[in-house]
Amino acid sequence: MNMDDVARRGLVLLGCGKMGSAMLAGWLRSGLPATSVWVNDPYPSDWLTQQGVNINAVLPESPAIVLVAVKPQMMADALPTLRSYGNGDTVFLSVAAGITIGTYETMLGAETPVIRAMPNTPAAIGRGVTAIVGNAQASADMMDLADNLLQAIGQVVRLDAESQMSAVTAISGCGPAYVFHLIEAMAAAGEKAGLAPELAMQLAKATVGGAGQLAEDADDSPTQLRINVTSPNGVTFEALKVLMNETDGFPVLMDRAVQAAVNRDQELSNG
Ligand SMILES: NC(=O)C1=CN([C@@H]2O[C@H](COP(=O)(O)OP(=O)(O)OC[C@H]3O[C@@H](n4cnc5c(N)ncnc54)[C@H](OP(=O)(O)O)[C@@H]3O)[C@@H](O)[C@H]2O)C=CC1
Ligand SMILES: O=C(O)[C@@H]1CCC=N1
Repeated sequence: MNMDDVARRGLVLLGCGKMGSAMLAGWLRSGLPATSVWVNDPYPSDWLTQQGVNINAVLPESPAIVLVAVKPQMMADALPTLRSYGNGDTVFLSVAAGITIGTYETMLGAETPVIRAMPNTPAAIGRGVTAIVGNAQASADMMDLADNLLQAIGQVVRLDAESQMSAVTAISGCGPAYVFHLIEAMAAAGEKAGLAPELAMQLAKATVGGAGQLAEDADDSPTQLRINVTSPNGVTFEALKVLMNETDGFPVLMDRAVQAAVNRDQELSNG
């Protein structure tokens, strides 16, 4: 199975909200013909209706891939509509947080190829990172195909075990929201320190964007990059005493946030 199969047999999206749209945008940009895409979504967005894809139309007989991108809470309503594709050679590629491979096998049939993926929203600009793990029915070819498709929206990593998915979700799936909140918090603090709101926001966005790019591109570790900014007894040094405080600093807070996300992911997994 390869990309030509996807173009020939079709790709079905079940749900096309924020995550589904980000992924579809990447695939259309990378050359997947819009006519090979079928979207099932009760309220298609304006963006979606302008893409030339098939929307809420009769679905193809045996699509290469079904992307499941509805909210976990909608799964029990949405998934049964595609039960006829179960136990076949259609690959179910799920991005739903907390919905286990076992749940898909129960709902669609134990022989269904299922690949669980956890992407993130920078996929919209081709800068996402997606972790994948498949069941025994997901052949090496199917995993390669999913890997290829997902590379259109950024980096792909393969997990050793599905049990890693909760932690992955809490770090890279949810992570963009933590970073956006950091931007909000920096801008608000900048305002409090006397800057105009637009200037504070511009500085915060450019700083987080630039630092993120530098962390990815530089040979130095993030630790060394932090040290490079921190002049001995200088200005950053004082700020980091607060942020790196062992009782209520960033690491403590991040640990608590990630644990809360992991717990919620596991609640979703347990229904
Ligand atoms: N947002 C993110 O950063 C990430 C999200 N995910 C996962 O992606 C999935 C989607 O999340 P997200 O895109 O944020 O959510 P959205 O609510 O933006 O998208 C879900 C879409 O599914 C539609 N929908 C609802 N019911 C049905 C149905 N019965 N059949 C078909 N479509 C339906 C919704 O329509 P309507 O709005 O009208 O209800 C909506 O357009 C979730 O499972 C989430 O865990 C994974 C990684 C990151
Ligand atoms: O908040 C959520 O449940 C989803 C999963 C990862 C990012 N958004």
